[in-house]
Amino acid sequence: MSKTALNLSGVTKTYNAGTPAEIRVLRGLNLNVAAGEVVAMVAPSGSGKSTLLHIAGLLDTLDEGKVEIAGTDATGMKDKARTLLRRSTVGFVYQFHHLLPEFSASENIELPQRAAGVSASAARARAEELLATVGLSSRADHRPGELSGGEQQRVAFCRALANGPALLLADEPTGNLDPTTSDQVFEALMTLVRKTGMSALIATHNLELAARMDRMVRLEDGVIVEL
Ligand SMILES: Nc1ncnc2c1ncn2[C@@H]1O[C@H](COP(=O)(O)OP(=O)(O)OP(=O)(O)O)[C@@H](O)[C@H]1O
Repeated sequence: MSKTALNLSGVTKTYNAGTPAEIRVLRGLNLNVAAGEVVAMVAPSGSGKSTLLHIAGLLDTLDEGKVEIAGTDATGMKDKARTLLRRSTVGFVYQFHHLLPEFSASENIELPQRAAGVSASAARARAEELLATVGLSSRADHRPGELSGGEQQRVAFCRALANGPALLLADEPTGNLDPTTSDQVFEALMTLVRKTGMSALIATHNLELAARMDRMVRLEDGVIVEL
């Protein structure tokens, strides 16, 4: 594995560039996430957290600077190449689980693997292994609507990690949960991340959870400040 999971350097992003209403969200931002490192990002609302996660996850383009994922420079890539790189290297987790309601927990984890060419039996085995890691073996055949909010979110983590991405990007992954559930779900996420040895950039408002990660940074005035 490459030594750097994510490298952003000199990244700028401006919305409505050139107009009187232009918003300079990212202003020469630098951020490095090493292989196996879990970085917490605290960011005031409106500071550009989603913009940064979208650029890091190759869902959005930058104006200037460089984005490198798992050792591959994605800066000038065409759409198709960026999509392929994203699918093979990045997993996303959001505040809401976005599971498919008509499929079981296991099927939700199997589907991205099937799309990546994994056999049905191998995909099921991997789903079972991931569900066991987060304590949900007995819920494999339940649909999302039959699971609690915390359980749904744990399934969403398993889905994000199903294809073994080098980098997990999470946007307030426990933001929708009560404090006790949030704590349990965060522990489940950390167990998964540590077990797979992947890197993660996790945006959170929860300073207690942030303090339990390897490193904490703040997004402020369009740049990253180390805490
Ligand atoms: N497509 C867009 N066009 C114009 N302005 C945008 C666009 N997307 C975001 N912005 C602006 O850029 C700034 C940063 O937005 P962003 O969504 O990245 O913030 P955020 O930190 O994720 O906020 P929150 O935590 O409230 O979701 C905001 O002022 C927002 O209004």
